Amino acid sequence: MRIVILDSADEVAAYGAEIFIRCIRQKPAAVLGLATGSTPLALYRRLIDANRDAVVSFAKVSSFNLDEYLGLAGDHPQSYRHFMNTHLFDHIDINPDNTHVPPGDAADPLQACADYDKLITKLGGIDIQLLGIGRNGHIGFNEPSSGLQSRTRVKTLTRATIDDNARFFSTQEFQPHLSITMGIGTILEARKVVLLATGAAKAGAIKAAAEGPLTASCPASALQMHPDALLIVDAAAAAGLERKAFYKHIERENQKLLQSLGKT
Ligand SMILES: N[C@@H]1[C@@H](O)[C@H](O)[C@@H](COP(=O)(O)O)O[C@@H]1O
Repeated sequence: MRIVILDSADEVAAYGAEIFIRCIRQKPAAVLGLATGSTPLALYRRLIDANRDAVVSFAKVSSFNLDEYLGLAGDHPQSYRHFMNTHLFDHIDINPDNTHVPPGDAADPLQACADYDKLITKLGGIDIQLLGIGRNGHIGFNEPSSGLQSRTRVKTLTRATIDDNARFFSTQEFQPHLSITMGIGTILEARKVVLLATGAAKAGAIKAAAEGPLTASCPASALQMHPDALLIVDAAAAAGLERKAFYKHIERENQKLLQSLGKT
């Protein structure tokens, strides 16, 4: 697991966006795993700018989102499909038919979960998976106690998540209590995983994910088993890490090696 510690959230977004741009330029038909929440927004804005400036094209790219609320159709303003259209897909040259979000309005959600994993496999697997992280170490909607080899499935939202979301729904309106989420096993099959975290609220989760034990109590700790996992964090989210100086030393040595090989 590589850990890159940067000074600000803006630098985290820039570093992460550059990794995605490089991946797509190397493989124009790349299969991206995408995330929602507030953390990815600045990265998505940079991808939109790069597409506008013809630095990168999404014309052959496919994407799979981590999760969706069960019971919300894609046109519901609180659905993750609506979130992705609003904050990324409507502003880049990706073919909407190549963007996949778990179907929150599936007639048979259990079959839809199995079909989602099959489609990922059919498209050759995910080349690079973007993740955020919840304060309790969740990734996607894999809450603590999630199986570390789980597949895409229906999961129950925590009371904290339901309460956090309540402000987006009127009292008479249906509010989701369940989600469809890529499983941790599904996430670990991505060839590269890039997790972004910023702000002091994520410091405990980042410490547990990077320096804690491999445990279902911190789903993000499963990334310790991944062959190519990268955590990009700002100073506030890194505040709990004990080996910060060593992680920074590793990155300096990595850069020297890449420069010596002419690969920067
Ligand atoms: N299902 C999403 C996760 O995919 C996201 O990583 C998390 C953190 O969101 P934020 O980046 O806003 O802190 O929120 C939700 O639980």
